[in-house]
Amino acid sequence: MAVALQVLRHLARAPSGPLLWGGPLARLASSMALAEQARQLFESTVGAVLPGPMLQRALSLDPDSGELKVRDRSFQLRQNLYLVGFGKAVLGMAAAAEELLGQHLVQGVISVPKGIRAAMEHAGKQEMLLKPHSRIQVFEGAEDNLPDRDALRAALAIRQLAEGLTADDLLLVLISGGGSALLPAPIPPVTLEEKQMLTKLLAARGATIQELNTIRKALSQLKGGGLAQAAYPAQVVSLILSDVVGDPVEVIASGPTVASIHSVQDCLHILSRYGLRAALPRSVKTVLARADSDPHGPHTCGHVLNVILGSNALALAEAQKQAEALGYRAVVLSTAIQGDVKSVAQFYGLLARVAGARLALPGAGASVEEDERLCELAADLQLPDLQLKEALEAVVGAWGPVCLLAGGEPTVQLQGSGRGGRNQELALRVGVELGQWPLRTVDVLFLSGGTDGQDGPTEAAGAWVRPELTSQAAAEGLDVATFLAHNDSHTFFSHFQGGAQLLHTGLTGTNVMDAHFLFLHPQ
Ligand SMILES: Nc1ncnc2c1ncn2[C@@H]1O[C@H](COP(=O)(O)OP(=O)(O)OP(=O)(O)O)[C@@H](O)[C@H]1O
Ligand SMILES: O=C(O)[C@H](O)CO
Repeated sequence: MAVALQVLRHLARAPSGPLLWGGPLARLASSMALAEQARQLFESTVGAVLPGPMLQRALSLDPDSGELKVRDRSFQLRQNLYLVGFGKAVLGMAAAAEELLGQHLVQGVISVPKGIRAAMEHAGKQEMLLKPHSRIQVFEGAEDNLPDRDALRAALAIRQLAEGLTADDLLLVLISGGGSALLPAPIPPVTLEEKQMLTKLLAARGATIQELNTIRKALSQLKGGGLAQAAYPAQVVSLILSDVVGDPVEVIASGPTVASIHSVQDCLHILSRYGLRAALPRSVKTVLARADSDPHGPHTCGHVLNVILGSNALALAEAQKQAEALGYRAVVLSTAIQGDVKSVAQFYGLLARVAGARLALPGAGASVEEDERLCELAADLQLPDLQLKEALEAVVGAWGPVCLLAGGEPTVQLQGSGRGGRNQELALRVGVELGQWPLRTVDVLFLSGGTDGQDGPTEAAGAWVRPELTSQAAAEGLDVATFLAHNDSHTFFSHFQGGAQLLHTGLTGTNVMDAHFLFLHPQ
């Protein structure tokens, strides 16, 4: 961080150069409304990680020999191909797999979110739908991303299919975010309701996805390598769309084809950290007590190939290209944004201030205290891949509009009972921050959206804000602080400006966490 601070000071003293901004692309960029550009960029981001193209990139089939290539591995197909899948993006992944491998497919079962087929049909997304007489059976469940009876039925059908396979068979496993809730198979005597309650409590208390899924794995028959074990001795190829920072295969959808390395002690630490250890149901204690002597051992996963098909980084790389095509100097700040939504919002607020001041006055910039505070905020967030120095250098060298791109998944600690999601809450908080540092000569817009198109249990994907948010809201009789105190960001944005700042995409059929864009446009 000391290095970044030095660079910040150096940049602040840098002499101003010639004004390069003004080419035809740049003029095009300035003529399009900032909000419309933000919306378009979000669409491009999502478009880069749609299931069909990603699957087609990873798989190739020789129609004559029946040889299936998955990256650099080959598998012989001879009426021995089975498919299972679970996750928010799995319907489209299965449709793409069926298109490519249909005639070889013997049978399949997938578990996908409730209502997704109707939503895709309604949106006219035929490429996301299975064929009329598909060999893949579809279960819809896990309303509001919580495991339920329908998801349990799906999980049991998936287990049954896997258990029936032989050494001659190949099982294709399609995995994407949301897969944990769509594949609940609690180890008896733990009940679905107990698992649901524990998951809900951990999530509401701000447990990270790593922590949450460590507990899920310990209590599940299929997670933490359990599915791979059930399919043994068949060969298993998992095609994974990552919705977790760093793309850890053991965490995404709780790693059903990756052996779990966690001990009971790890679980107990997590449960203690969130004040849940004392009140654990007896059944959970029983299963945890048994777990150390009966792990899904690493020996069970030698027959598995785990392949990451797509990720947040891939999506942001496309967004960067598109932003540059619109005339922006674009930098990917980080694809690992995590941490409490309040800290993340403070970081973006001050980043806009520091970067905006440099853009407005390349030779002057923000104060040393602001530079120092920004570095402190960045350090507190502990983002392993943060490109702060590069981003601020790019701002000074841009002499024109800048777009800073980031992705990840901040955490919201729910205190109120309002309606919202982490993207809308982040946008609202950033809006408040931006209002504290108005920059008269730079237009600023911040957008946060969930790439799955559904932010928390709301119909919006996210929202965008500008520095005028707090004052405009007050003029409409809306007190931002009150909405934030109740985690009621969706209600706020539904009223504010008649809902114009909500980002609506509908379910996108993919899921690679959230995207954050900070636009700084000199006037
Ligand atoms: N009222 C609210 N305000 C802010 N955030 C909320 C609110 N209600 C739920 N959330 C947050 O929404 C998130 C759940 O949203 P969602 O169902 O989109 O899951 P997700 O984390 O995106 O799942 P996945 O990783 O599977 O995509 C949780 O992080 C939760 O804290
Ligand atoms: O399903 C899950 O566990 C989360 O979406 C992370 O992959």
